[in-house]
Amino acid sequence: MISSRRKETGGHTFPSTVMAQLCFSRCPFLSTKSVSTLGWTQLLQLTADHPWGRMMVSCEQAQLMANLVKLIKAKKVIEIGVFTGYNALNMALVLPDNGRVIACDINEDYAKIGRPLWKEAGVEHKIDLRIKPAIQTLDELLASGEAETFDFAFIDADKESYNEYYEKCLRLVKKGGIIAIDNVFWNGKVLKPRKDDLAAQSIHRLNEKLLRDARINISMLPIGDGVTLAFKL
Ligand SMILES: C[S@@+](CC[C@H](N)C(=O)[O-])C[C@H]1O[C@@H](n2cnc3c(N)ncnc32)[C@H](O)[C@@H]1O
Repeated sequence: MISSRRKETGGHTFPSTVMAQLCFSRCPFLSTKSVSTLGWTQLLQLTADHPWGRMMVSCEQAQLMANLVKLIKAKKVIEIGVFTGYNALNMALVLPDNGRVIACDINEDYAKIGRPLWKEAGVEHKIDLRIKPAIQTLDELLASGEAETFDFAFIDADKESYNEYYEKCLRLVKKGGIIAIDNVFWNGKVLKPRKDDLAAQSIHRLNEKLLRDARINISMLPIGDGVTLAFKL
C-alpha cells in the first residue's frame, strides 16, 4: 500500500503528514462536489511510486495552487515542468471547460504515465502539452501575441533557468495574475549557496531579486520546499 510508504518529496517526508494521508483518501480541494476523483487518485499513487516521485509537488502545494486558480477565475495557466502532470491535473480540474494549461516539459515519457489519467479525469482537452525546452514554448507564446493573457504560471523545472522563466512569465501573465515559484528554499541551501551549486545560486539570486522587484508583491510560503507567490501589479 502506497499510503503506508514514506518517501521524500519536495524537501519533506511524504506521505507522513496529515495532509498527505488525507490526499490519498480523497482529493482535498474537491470536497464532495460533483467533480470526480477518477484518474486523480491513480495518478497520485503512480507518481508517488515512480522512482522520481519526489519531483512531484506536495499535496498542500497542489491544493493551494488549485484553490488560487479557482479563486482568481483563471482560464489560461502555464506550468513549467510537468513531470506526470499531477499538479497540471489539479489545476485543470478547477478550470472552466474552455480553460487551458499550457504544460511545458522536455520528457514525453513522464507525460505518457499521466495522459491516460488526465483523460480518465475528463480534463485531457484542457492540458496542452508542449514537449520542448520551456524557454522555447514561452518565446513562442510571446511571439504569437499572448503577452498579458495568462492568469497563473507555475515555475518548477530546471533551477538554473528560473530567472529567465520568471521574466518571460511576467510578460505573459496579466496584471493581477500570479506566478508561483517552487523550491525557493532548495532544502535550505539558498541561505549560503556553494560556488559549485548552480541551482542554489540561481534560486538565491532570484529570491533576492523578487524581494526588491517593484513589478510584483510577494508571499513566500514555507510549504513543500518553499513556494513564492508573485502577484503582478
Ligand atoms: C520537479 S519536476 C515537475 C513536477 C511537477 N510540477 C509536478 O507537480 O508533479 C521538473 C520537470 O521539469 C522538466 N524539465 C527539466 N528541464 C526542462 C526544460 N528545460 N524545459 C521544460 N521542462 C524541463 C523535467 O523533465 C521534469 O519533468
